[in-house]
This record gives sequence, structure tokens and C-alpha cells, in this order.
Amino acid sequence: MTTNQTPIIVMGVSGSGKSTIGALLAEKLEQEFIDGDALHPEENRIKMAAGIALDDADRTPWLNNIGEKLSDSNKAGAPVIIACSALKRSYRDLIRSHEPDTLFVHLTGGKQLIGERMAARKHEFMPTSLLTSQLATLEEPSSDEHVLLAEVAHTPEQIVSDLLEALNH
Ligand SMILES: Nc1ncnc2c1ncn2[C@@H]1O[C@H](COP(=O)(O)OP(=O)(O)OP(=O)(O)O)[C@@H](O)[C@H]1O
Ligand SMILES: O=C(O)[C@H](O)[C@@H](O)[C@H](O)[C@H](O)CO
Repeated sequence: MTTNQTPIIVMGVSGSGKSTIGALLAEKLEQEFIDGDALHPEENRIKMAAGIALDDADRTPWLNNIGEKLSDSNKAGAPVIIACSALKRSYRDLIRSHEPDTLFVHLTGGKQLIGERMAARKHEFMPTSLLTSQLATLEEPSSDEHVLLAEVAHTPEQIVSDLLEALNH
């Protein structure tokens, strides 16, 4: 179904399932999926691979790039879905300054489960040790933000089916 397409950020800490859920949701909504990991400048990847958390200055160009992609795709009539941690309110505000219609899907869950999933997977640059900083940095979206919540303990199929229902698909 191609109606009701909207620009979407699938957000949450590292290992919460942004790439997994984003790709599956995009397939169902017939929208293009972009993994925000692929948009990080090389310096950011090197920093994270060394176990050093990014700071606001590191993330700003990356968030601007993501916001522009959402806005350009929406203007072109084919809004994309992007996986992006978007941990702080100010980061989401920056994305919204590019594309005010952005819907945020927040994948929420406990540290133990997410840590176990991170330890069990292979990632190009993100070490499990950065999960503590990711959780400390996270500012949960508040009710005035355009956000849907999803619980990471559910299966990807269940999460996406609930999201489709919330989006009236
Ligand atoms: N709902 C789920 N149920 C079970 N396993 C899941 C679920 N979501 C993701 N996973 C698994 O957990 C791991 C982390 O998922 P994924 O890589 O999608 O997270 P991410 O948020 O994109 O991580 P990062 O931001 O660090 O790239 C993967 O091995 C994935 O297969
Ligand atoms: O804002 C950040 O600290 C980063 O975006 C991280 O969240 C990683 O990119 C991602 O989680 C690893 O894939």
C-alpha cells in the first residue's frame, strides 16, 4: 500500500533494533530504507570503534545530513525511513527543523536484553561497551513529539504489525 507514506526516523539506543525494524517497516510501507550508520563521517566511525562516545559536535553534521534526506525525499513525494539513534530532544528538534512532518518510532527496552543482543551480533564499528553511554544520553521523546513507541522484547514481526496498525495500514 503506498498511501499514508510519511518520513520516519526509527530511533533508540545502539542494539535496540533500528536497522532490523526500519528495514522491515520500509518493506511493508513500500518506502526506501536508509541506515543512518552508513551516513556517519569516517571520524565518527573511528571514534566509536575506539569505544569513545560521540558528542554533540560529532553528531551535528550527521543529523543535518539525515534531516536533509528526510526533507528532500518528502518533497519529492517518496519519503524515506531512516535508522538513527536520535537520542536527545535537541537532536530530534534539529531533524524536525529540516522536516517538521517526521514521525519518530522509538524502540524501547531494558539494558540487559539489548546488551545481550549487541554481544551476540557483529557490527562494523559499534562496541557493546558504548551501550551505557547510549542509555545515559537518551532523552525519551515526550508526548508533544510525534512519536510511536515499540517494545524491543516483542518479535520484529509483532512490532511492525503493531506499527502498521497504528499507522492505519
Ligand atoms: N525485536 C527483536 N527481537 C529479537 N532480536 C532482535 C530484534 N530486533 C533486533 N534484533 C537483533 O538484535 C541485534 C541488534 O539489532 P539491530 O542491529 O537492528 O539494532 P540497531 O539499533 O540498528 O543497532 P546499531 O544502532 O548499533 O546499529 C541484531 O542481531 C538483530 O538481529
Ligand atoms: O548517536 C550515536 O551515538 C550513534 O549514532 C550511535 O547510536 C551509532 O550510530 C549506532 O547506534 C551504532 O550503529
